[in-house]
Amino acid sequence: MKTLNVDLGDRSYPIFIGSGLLNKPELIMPYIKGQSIAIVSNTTVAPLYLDKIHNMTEGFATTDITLPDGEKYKTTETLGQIHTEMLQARCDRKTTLVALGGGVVGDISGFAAATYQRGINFIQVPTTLLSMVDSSVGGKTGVNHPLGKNMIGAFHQPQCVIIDTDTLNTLDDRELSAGIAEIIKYGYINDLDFIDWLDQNMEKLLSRDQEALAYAIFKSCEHKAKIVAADEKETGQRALLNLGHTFGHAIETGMGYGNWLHGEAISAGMVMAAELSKEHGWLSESDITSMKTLLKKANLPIAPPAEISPERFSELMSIDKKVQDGVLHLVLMKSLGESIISSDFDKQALLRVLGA
Ligand SMILES: NC(=O)c1ccc[n+]([C@@H]2O[C@H](COP(=O)([O-])OP(=O)(O)OC[C@H]3O[C@@H](n4cnc5c(N)ncnc54)[C@H](O)[C@@H]3O)[C@@H](O)[C@H]2O)c1
Ligand SMILES: O=C(O)C(=O)C[C@@H](O)[C@H](O)[C@H](O)COP(=O)(O)O
Ligand SMILES: [Zn+2]
Repeated sequence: MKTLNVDLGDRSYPIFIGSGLLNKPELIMPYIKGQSIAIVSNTTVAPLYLDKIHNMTEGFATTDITLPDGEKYKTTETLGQIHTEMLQARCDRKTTLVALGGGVVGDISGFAAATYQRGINFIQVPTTLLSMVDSSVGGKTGVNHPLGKNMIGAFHQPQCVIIDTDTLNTLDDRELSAGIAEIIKYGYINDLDFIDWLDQNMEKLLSRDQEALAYAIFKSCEHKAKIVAADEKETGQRALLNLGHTFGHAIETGMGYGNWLHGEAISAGMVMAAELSKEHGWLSESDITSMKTLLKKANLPIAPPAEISPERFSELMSIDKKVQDGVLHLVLMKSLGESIISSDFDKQALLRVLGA
């Protein structure tokens, strides 16, 4: 097992990464402070792994909450379901919520924990590659709004993150690739050596080589923990973690939540950010080609859906959490592996990237 720490003063917490961790009650026990827990999962993950959490938490009064599965249920209504079931079970301020599932369960459960009786403790047990390398770490929680992704939410850090890599054995290939998109993102933010490693080890990742997956998860969490520790509430450099996301979130919202997976939308979004960077002379055609080749190798899309017109894209992108005083900021690349946050981009060039 490997352990990383997210260094946030009195809100610091560990990330445990390894095989068989859902058979180790000693990992979760120190982070449950009261006598009761609520385990939030969904209709796909609960039949697979809920018993493991029950076995790890024997002796606690336990409420199981099972959500419908899918991005389209990452809503205030589903959030209300968690609140209602916790109230009915008389969960109190000492109850610890355990989020068992992918990023959807993690984000919505984290927000439920942030808001239930003004805030209770929660633990992240991510079961998709994407949630292991990204969403379970850093405390961004929330739900979607019909007008924009993750528009309603809170920063609320977990007590610990338990990543059992064995859970990836039941994840389907498309979801595995979606997780690889966020892994690749860290390389393009600021680590070209990691891009080289990913290029050389992509087949291993896709064939679920345990060692390769564990390394990619560790490296990704290390990158994320460092940025979150430096800028927890995204007043500056944390926005780099949004590489590809202004474009990607527009794709997810525009196509209807769940039709494009988050990781797929971020893959196409990173290419669009790269193309806009090329318009400014910062990237070359061969940089774009190498990025597309790597994403294609991971079975990820490299272009946005034709269904979204440039005008609709612009409209969707104008609702983004990186809009400040009405001005949109984008994550672009000064060179490959050197991302920056900028509002000083050419608006005509952006329209060309959007297909105008
Ligand atoms: N909070 C953050 O910092 C952050 C970061 C990245 C993404 N996100 C959010 O995360 C969400 C995407 O997360 P995701 O990609 O994990 O999607 P997801 O949560 O929808 O999970 C993908 C699918 O895999 C199933 N699943 C989960 N674990 C499984 C397992 N071990 N075996 C078999 N099936 C399993 C789920 O039920 C679901 O059908 C998006 O809403 C995105 O906005 C948040
Ligand atoms: O943790 C962050 O910060 C990120 O930006 C990680 C992203 O991968 C993630 O998709 C996040 O939810 C997007 O943030 P948002 O603030 O644009 O909703
Ligand atoms: Zn993301």
